[in-house]
Amino acid sequence: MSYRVVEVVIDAPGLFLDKRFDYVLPPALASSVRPGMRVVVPFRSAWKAGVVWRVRSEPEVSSRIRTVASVVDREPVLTEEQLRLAEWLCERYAATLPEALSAILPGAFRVTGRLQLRAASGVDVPDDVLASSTWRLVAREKPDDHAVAKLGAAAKAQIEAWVELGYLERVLHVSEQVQARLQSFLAATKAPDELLRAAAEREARAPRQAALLRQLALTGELAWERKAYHRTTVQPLVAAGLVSVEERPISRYAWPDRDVRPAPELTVHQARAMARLTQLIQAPGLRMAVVHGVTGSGKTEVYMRTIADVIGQGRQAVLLVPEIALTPQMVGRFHSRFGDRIAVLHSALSQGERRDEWARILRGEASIVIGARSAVFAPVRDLGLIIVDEEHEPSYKQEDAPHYDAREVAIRRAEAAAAAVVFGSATPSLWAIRQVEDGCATLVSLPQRANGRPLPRVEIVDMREELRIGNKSLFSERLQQELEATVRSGLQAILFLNRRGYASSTLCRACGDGVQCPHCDIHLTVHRADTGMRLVCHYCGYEQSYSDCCPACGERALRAFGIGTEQIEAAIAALWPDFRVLRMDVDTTRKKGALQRMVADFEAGRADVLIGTQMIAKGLDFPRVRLVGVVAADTMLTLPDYRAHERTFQLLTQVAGRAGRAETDGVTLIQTYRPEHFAIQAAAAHDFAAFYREERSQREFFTYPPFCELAVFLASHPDERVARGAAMRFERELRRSGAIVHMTILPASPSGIRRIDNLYRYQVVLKYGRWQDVGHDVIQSYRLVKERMNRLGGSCRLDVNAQRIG
Ligand SMILES: Nc1ncnc2c1ncn2[C@@H]1O[C@H](COP(=O)(O)OP(=O)(O)OP(=O)(O)O)[C@@H](O)[C@H]1O
Ligand SMILES: [Zn+2]
Ligand SMILES: [Zn+2]
Repeated sequence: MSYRVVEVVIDAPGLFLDKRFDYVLPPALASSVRPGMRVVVPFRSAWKAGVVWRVRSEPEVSSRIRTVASVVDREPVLTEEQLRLAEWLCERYAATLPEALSAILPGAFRVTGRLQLRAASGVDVPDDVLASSTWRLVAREKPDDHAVAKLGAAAKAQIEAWVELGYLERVLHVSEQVQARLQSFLAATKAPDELLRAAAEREARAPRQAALLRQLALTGELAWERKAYHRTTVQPLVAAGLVSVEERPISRYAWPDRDVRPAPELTVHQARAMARLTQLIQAPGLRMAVVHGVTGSGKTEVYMRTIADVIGQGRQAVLLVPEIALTPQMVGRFHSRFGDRIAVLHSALSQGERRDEWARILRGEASIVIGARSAVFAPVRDLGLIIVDEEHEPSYKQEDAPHYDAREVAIRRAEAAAAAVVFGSATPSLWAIRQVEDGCATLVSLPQRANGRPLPRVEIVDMREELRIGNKSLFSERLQQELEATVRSGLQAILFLNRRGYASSTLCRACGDGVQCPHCDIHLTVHRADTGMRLVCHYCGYEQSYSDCCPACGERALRAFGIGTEQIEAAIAALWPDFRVLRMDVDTTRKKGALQRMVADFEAGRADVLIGTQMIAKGLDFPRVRLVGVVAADTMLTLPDYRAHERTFQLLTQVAGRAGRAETDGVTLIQTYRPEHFAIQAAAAHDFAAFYREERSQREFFTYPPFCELAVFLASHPDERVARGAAMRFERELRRSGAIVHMTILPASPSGIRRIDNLYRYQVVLKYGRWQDVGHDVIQSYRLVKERMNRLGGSCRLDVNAQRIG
């Protein structure tokens, strides 16, 4: 006799359990368990959920091996390919297997196992046991070991004694975060003409049965909710062998209204792009393309047709878009073109909706997946194409572990499936253009807007001049004129500023100090609330009220500095009280659905001016916007980030691209104190090539990505010495390792913000050519330091292929 042994990845990312644990399957389950199924197993002194990684046969097992307690699934919830992908996430991003799996599988699939106490079955339990106050106390809520733990010593002993005696028993209770939603279906089991004959027979004596049969003769099946008639209507038909009843999983996701627009005739450039992409899709192996299409060039239409090609070949397609671009309008457009073959995955869905959509993809019911970053993990089985729209967006890189880059995951999956990958943007990242230069990707260009309109005219407004003429307001005279003219003519304006709040900091005019967060090394931001001005920490959430009295010197000389979106809102209300204004930033879009509502309101013309942060620069298509005003372009240029110029150019180009898209010509005004800066100049001239040339040479000269890769190690701990010590240890370990010849180490130093929420943060930045050359040693050093740090109550993270430092 042989044993079936499963290797299980325990669902406990926090514990840094990278190992897989062996369990033996009870004989009854031995043949039905496959990799990718969820199980519950005894682990240490508790019950843990996990995913079966591998199943193997063993002639002998150790007497210490424990037994799988429960198998949750009948079919795997993860495909073989996804398990391989998890393995790759570990190698590429220094993740642990539990972290990798939790990134791939939606949280709705999380399972918990709990021991419940109950009266033993098949035993005569004395009445006074169940009537006792002790048992009633335990049974009041969930009768489990947590409830027992809260009892006094005597009561605890009493419970254990009853368990000993066999009156009470412990059973494992397994529950899923969200369960599949099932729906009953009636299905015809006979041909339509036979159903119609049977209906005619029943017409007189059983009219409801007859009606049902006639309906089924037409449709073959129908969803069945009306339980009330079940016994008199459905059961006789089942008994007669005419109808069967099935329970099937369905999706809770409700489609937004369809947006029925006929597919437009392609422009010359779109047609040319299509031809290139069609070629690409038909070629064998991994293929990549970068679609560089100016704002409004109609990339979406090209994507739709490329997707249609791929599903026409019987394969599947995944389209990634930034979270915010996944508006109901956009989903509605795809839905009206492709119908129910679409599945949607993004964070605005409820847990249940996400679970159901995932399951539909797994069952092969959907052939097109549209979603945000994590949809790159969708369980499609025959992947033909992945499109990453707005490829330049930083949100494709996950900030938490595993720190994956969805663009790289896309390439990885496409490689495994011999599929095509398309990266689209009006402002391709340096990374994407580098792929083209290296010959890995084909460049496809859409140089003109699809509707034949020109790109908006962009003017740079020198704010130093405004100061000179005595204009101290947030708006230059030009911007005031254009704003006034735009709104008065019934058109819309967007005002962009990449900073939320009222003011970014405070400064005392007497002593030069400002107000810091007591828990973080950062200035507090000024916010306007109903109760007056407040000072808020954007990093830990600390808040206090604002007064102009300086906490350092006591003078009433504290002033707010650095404008934020709330200040723009206030300035407009003061200048033009009748303008209808929407403000879109993190603060106004926290509530579920708020963002979608705002986009819909603005699109429907229920506001004249939209004020927003970078959120508004992501692929939104508002036909009535004439004016875009960038209130302060400099805020982005001065960020301590090697990509500050790139982000500035991208945001300016993208936000300018919201103007003049359909019903009107567009104007964009960029207010700045640095009008000569190349990123601003290039954005104003719509000159991607000029920007790219300059930025590329700077990156190459200083050796920054894409001319190297960065990894950032970060240690944090309440005690500064421990945080610094961990970073220094990591650095030393690496300097001793073989990998040192392949990389440059920037020495351990405080991170950009030295302390957040009372945790000190120290970092080590690594620069290297290829992760393959250094990854092994880096991961080893990282584990060593991290394990020690976990014991000391701190934490470590390693961001491989980091997009930001500090
Ligand atoms: N062939 C066409 N003829 C006319 N209009 C078109 C055509 N193709 C697309 N459009 C329209 O052009 C507008 C812009 O298209 P789309 O939103 O796809 O642009 P985009 O390239 O994604 O731009 P951005 O990068 O700014 O998001 C849309 O309103 C779309 O309906
Ligand atoms: Zn002061
Ligand atoms: Zn803080």
